[in-house]
Amino acid sequence: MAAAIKKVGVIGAGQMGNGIAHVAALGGFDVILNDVSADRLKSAMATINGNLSRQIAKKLISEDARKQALARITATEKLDGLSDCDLVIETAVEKEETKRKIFNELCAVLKPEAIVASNTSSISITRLAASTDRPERFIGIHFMNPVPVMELVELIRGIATDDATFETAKAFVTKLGKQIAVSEDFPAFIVNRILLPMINEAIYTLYEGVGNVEAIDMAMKLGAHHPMGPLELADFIGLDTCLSIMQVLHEGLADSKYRPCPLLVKYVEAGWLGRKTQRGFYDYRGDKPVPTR
Ligand SMILES: CC(=O)CC(=O)SCCNC(=O)CCNC(=O)[C@H](O)C(C)(C)COP(=O)(O)OP(=O)(O)OC[C@H]1O[C@@H](n2cnc3c(N)ncnc32)[C@H](O)[C@@H]1OP(=O)(O)O
Ligand SMILES: NC(=O)C1=CN([C@@H]2O[C@H](COP(=O)(O)OP(=O)(O)OC[C@H]3O[C@@H](n4cnc5c(N)ncnc54)[C@H](OP(=O)(O)O)[C@@H]3O)[C@@H](O)[C@H]2O)C=CC1
Repeated sequence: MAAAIKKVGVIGAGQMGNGIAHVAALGGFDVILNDVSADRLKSAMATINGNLSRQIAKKLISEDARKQALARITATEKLDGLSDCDLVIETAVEKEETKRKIFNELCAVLKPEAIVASNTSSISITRLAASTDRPERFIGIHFMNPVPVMELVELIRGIATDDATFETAKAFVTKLGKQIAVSEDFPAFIVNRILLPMINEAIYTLYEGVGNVEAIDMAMKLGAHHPMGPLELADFIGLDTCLSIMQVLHEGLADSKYRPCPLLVKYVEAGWLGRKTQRGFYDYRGDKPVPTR
């Protein structure tokens, strides 16, 4: 039996956090958006407002819907601001130790019946759940980027996730107007198990000099009708997130075919994380993206 969700917490106001807050608020839920950085919360609210404007421009929503959605979002740096939430979705950086630390602090302030979810791209839901006081009420709710545009959400049950939690998550995601793919709890689930090795292979294609950035992205956009080239998409996702996902696949499946390309490692070590740092396979500091290789 699904429980009623009224108030949703979102932890991490990065590109996914702002998107999840956006769609939950538009879906009629009260949203508490949390981040460690006040600046990040401020820019997240501006991004949400901007993306709501895109949807107004495309006549997908009304001005009134935008006003009501923004009024439903409260930004807070304090985790105890989430204490009254019925569901909290963690969407901080793709590092297991960071997520575990967040859950540890979060569960201490949450009401016992609240559900905790992670938007993780790849990490074991069963393992993350075991680090909380509520493995039965823990689930993976994996949105796709950009959240307001992408139709799919993956639902991933940990070994202990109970039926009520699964039904509640399903009802929540359906209310947001998303389509659901149910994945078993194995490394990187379905989308990223297939997509990230493709992106990693594109980086190997660049690393081995088979083609340059422009040729590789054009080849896949015009040759395979991808909406974005794989290197452009890697920059969009974030190269740190791409590397974390490949590391989870490599360690979790113990198969060398998932070893991250050394060039991806180098870019992340250089802090060239893609769009979010204005530089990755493309340089975004000018008026149009320029390939960096
Ligand atoms: C990593 C994981 O764990 C899982 C994942 O998410 S894997 C990644 C899944 N996502 C994809 O594969 C995205 C592939 N790309 C696309 O589908 C399209 O390029 C797109 C939907 C992103 C944009 O399509 P488009 O027709 O060009 O949209 P358009 O309205 O013209 O706007 C393009 C721009 O707006 C962005 N955009 C469009 N609508 C947006 C929205 N509502 N919110 C945020 N960004 C939006 C696009 O990213 C692009 O950004 P810039 O303005 O900075 O260049
Ligand atoms: N990028 C993508 O395409 C997708 C990503 N995901 C997953 O979503 C999650 C977030 O990814 P994404 O939004 O791209 O990452 P970002 O780097 O854009 O955002 C992460 C946010 O989390 C914040 N943060 C870090 N530590 C904490 C903490 N302890 N408490 C609260 N906030 C914290 C960061 O703040 P600061 O920067 O100040 O450290 C940052 O604002 C990851 O698990 C990722 O795998 C899922 C689907 C798609």
